[in-house]
Amino acid sequence: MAWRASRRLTIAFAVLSMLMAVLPVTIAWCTKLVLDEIAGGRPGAGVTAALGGVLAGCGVLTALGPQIVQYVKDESGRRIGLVAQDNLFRATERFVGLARFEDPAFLDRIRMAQQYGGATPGMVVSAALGTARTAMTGAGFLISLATISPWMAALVVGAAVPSLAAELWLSRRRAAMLWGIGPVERREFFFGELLVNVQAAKELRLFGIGAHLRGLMNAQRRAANAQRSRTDRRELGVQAVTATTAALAAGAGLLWVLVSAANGMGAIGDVALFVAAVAGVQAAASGLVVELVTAHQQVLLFGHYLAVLDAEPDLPVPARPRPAGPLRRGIELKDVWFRYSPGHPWALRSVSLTIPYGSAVALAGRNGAGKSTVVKLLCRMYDPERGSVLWDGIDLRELDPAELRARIGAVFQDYMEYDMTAAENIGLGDLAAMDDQGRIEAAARRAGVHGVVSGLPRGYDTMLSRIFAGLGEPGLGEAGAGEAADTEAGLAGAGLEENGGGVGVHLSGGQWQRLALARAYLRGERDLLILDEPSSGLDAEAEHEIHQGLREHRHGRTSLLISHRLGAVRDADHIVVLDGGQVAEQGTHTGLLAHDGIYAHLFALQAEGYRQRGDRNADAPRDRLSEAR
Ligand SMILES: Nc1ncnc2c1ncn2[C@@H]1O[C@H](COP(=O)(O)OP(=O)(O)OP(=O)(O)O)[C@@H](O)[C@H]1O
Repeated sequence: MAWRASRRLTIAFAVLSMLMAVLPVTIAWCTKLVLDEIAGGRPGAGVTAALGGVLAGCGVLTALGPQIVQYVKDESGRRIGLVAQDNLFRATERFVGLARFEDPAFLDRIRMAQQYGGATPGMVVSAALGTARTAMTGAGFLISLATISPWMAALVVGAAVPSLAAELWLSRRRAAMLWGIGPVERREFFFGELLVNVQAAKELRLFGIGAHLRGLMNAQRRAANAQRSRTDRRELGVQAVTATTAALAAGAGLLWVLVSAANGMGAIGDVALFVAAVAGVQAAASGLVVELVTAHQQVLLFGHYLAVLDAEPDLPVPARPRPAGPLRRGIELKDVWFRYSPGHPWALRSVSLTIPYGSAVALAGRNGAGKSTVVKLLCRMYDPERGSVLWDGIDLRELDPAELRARIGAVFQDYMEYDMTAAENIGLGDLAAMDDQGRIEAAARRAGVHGVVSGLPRGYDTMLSRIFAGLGEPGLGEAGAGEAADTEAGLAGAGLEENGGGVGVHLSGGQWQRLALARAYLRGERDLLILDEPSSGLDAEAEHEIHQGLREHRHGRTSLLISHRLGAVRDADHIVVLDGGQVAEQGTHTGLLAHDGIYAHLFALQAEGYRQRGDRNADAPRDRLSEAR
């Protein structure tokens, strides 16, 4: 990944690291030679000056080197981070369904991958080079030390081995601890987000639950802190023992060399070299431990990143999918059984229903009956556990999900409100039309939101957000993971310059819903239009307008409408009533009223609401109900 992110930086990082590795040994040897020259009483001006020059050069490099290495390391880390992030999210796009995003353990993995995946490759490269650098420095000092005392060299190395083993064990424990506290940290993050979330703010204030949620957030942090403290204390204990052992070995060696020098058994330069070498070997040994442990721990954490990258697809996609041709006959659910996981109850039980080509089918039923679940299966967000969903007789499992979805236009019950411009909010419905102002406006007009959007401060370019300041700019576009994303144009495109500039605009619930509808309309005449509660947030007039539009629009088109407002579904060609995950009844509006089952009951209850005794024109709806019957 480092190589792919930037070859030049990786090479520069490697070369600089090696240069920094030989500096301390060069300085120690030059110092020894200068001291020996002086102590020997025969200093040659040329030699001393040359050694002095080398020492001065090394001094400059020692002063400058770390900053340059740090810059190269950071720059390289930034680029690797971008590649890693792109790879990670590319991998999450491979999950064509929703199940992975509802699996808490997998969400923890994604969070760990996000947290460590971006930084890890850079840190591993840096730790690997750091290991090579400290190993080189250490080897240089070790050889120097061995020229004075092979025993001392062996003693210092011997003292470092247990330390390395202990640190590797500790790093494994730390990685396990970080994985263990993952869910706790995710909950802490959730409560933290909630406390500053504009949508949650109303309830938080009205119910006065801010302090309660803060308490829950702090409890998560305390639990995580307790685990971290325990790990830190364990590390402190182990490191105290290994550091003391190393210090005792160095002290014993120093004593020995001083006694030898005092007895005339060594040159003054040897003492200086010995002191530098012992300190150098020990610094290299502990540096080596730190670098190796960092790399080891990062590699362990990187496992989560790889686990996401290597995760099996959540839904099998055929190697050679059958083409999802234009709908000709219709869509059929055939004896479909589905539950969200083996631990969940059945959401659909032996559901069989048909959406014939060119007809408008409506789904009705109480909350939790399974209506939205049918929608998710039609878009192949999940596969049925038993039975099948057929597109013109072909099982959805045999089609390419992307091709299938390209044939569907949908407004989901839990539609998205993107913190982007109004044009982008609509344009995301069909990226090909993102820059086609004409098409975007036409879709907005059809959804009855053009008037609102054109009245905004910057019309279609107004940022619809309260979480991002500024009036918005087009996004980064196609800037890839490569170096292009670093350009100034890229940053300006991301609207970074405008941060803190203006005010974002927030729409009302119904206006957002109309935008979601416009997003679906932008997709044009797709083979299947799914509308899951498309007008729940609209005022009566708007709802009437929308349904009127839909009636005209869906003529001769295949559509599936879900609505609790049964007045909106009565015109459907066919109404399917679900109850407890099963098809309870189906037929036309009049047929179902005559059947006097669930539909008739729900319809009567709704109609009842409009004809309270004493209301003006109270009889009008009753007349309509009798008419309907
Ligand atoms: N992601 C999910 N994971 C687990 N269970 C789910 C999930 N989504 C829905 N369910 C369950 O599946 C059942 C059917 O839900 P579904 O959303 O399809 O009902 P619905 O008929 O659309 O309800 P509503 O009218 O309230 O929108 C419910 O019991 C619900 O609790």
